[in-house]
Amino acid sequence: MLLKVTTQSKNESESTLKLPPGPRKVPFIGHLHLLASYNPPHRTLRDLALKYGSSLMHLQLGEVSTVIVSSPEAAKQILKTHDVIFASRPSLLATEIICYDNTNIAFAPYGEYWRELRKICTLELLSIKRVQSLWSVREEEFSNLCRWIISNEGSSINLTERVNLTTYEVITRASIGKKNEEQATFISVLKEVIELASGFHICDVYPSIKLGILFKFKEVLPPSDMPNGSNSNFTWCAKQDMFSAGSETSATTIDWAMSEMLKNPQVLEKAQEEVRKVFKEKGYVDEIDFQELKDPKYWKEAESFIPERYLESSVDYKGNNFEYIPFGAGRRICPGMSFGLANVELPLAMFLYHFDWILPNGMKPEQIDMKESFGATARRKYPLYVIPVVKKPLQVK
Ligand code: HEM
Repeated sequence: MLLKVTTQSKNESESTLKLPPGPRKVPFIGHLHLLASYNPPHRTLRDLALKYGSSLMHLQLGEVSTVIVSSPEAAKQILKTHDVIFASRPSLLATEIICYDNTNIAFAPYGEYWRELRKICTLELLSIKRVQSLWSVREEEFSNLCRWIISNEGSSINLTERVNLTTYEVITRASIGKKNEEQATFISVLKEVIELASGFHICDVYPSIKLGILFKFKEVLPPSDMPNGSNSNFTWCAKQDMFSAGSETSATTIDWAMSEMLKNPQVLEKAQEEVRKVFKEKGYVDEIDFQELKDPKYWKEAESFIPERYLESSVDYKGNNFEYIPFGAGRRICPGMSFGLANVELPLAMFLYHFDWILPNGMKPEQIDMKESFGATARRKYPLYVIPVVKKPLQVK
């Protein structure tokens, strides 16, 4: 977790603050050079934290003084005990521009406006009741995806791309009630926006230099969606909140879960066995029997995919156990948790139930490239290609 350090008053300079330990600084750039590697920033930060401050570490990123929080105890202090103080996210130039001065839920400063917006969104779109009522949309879209996969049986398919498109369809139908004609353009814009909103752009570490990124955004956003364009901020911002926070996160989770299982065939086999056992009588996957699945939800060893270890674990993912916070915690915790899980569980169960998967070009499981891309979400750097083999055909219910 990254925190931007700000001084309380004009007279209080950073040098008077007692800052956590950190590596030696270089004039002007501070510690920026340490992040200049091929690794995505979260990996470099983890390595630095292990060396310099496994709980709290200070880094000077250009002009921005930053504290890296790495232990569950410190995360609890910040996300629970003192969460009011930390309930606003740092303002990034990217989000100032694309979210019309941070007027969307994800980047609005903590306060009355954010509270109201979040309340409306939670009640109207993201309540458990509403999420359950959207089961038919999920079922239709993910069945269509399975049909497409079946029609490509035996060929190498880009699963990453297809999962992305389908998740986007589900979120679009859930939030605006119909499909979006400009889907491909929107997804490619979103991809760039997520990259630019990573918080590590030159303009975020040198806030005094703003010009370059403005040009970049003009290239990425449609003219009508630039500030002062013809669209109001309830178009782009509302879309942006739901689509970027909703589709990208769910699609990325499905993508990594499939990648990890393909890389660990014994885990894939176990998961397939379980799903096929639970849905054997029915002959198809639906959400009604999900409680029968023990699929573990917890990760203790961040670098190893050994899900069965967590069957007996009492750690949950809902922001109460600070060693595992996939949806964040505290006041800014993800309001789309139930929706996100529903969008992940159904396709994964369908993939496991209906198909066996072969890697293309004789690739071995251990050769699957697991590199992450740079951006606000850690997507796969390269798409996942797989060859589907139909094990249980889709049934007409
Ligand atoms: C597997 C899927 C998902 C994951 C892993 C995920 C993860 C997260 C995380 C880590 C945060 C930041 C929380 C914090 O700051 O403590 C967040 C915030 C948010 N998420 Fe999700 N999310 C998912 C799905 C969704 C969905 C489906 C939606 C809505 C359609 C959504 C909407 C949001 C919004 C609006 C915020 C900002 C909340 C705020 O700042 O008040 N998310 N999400």
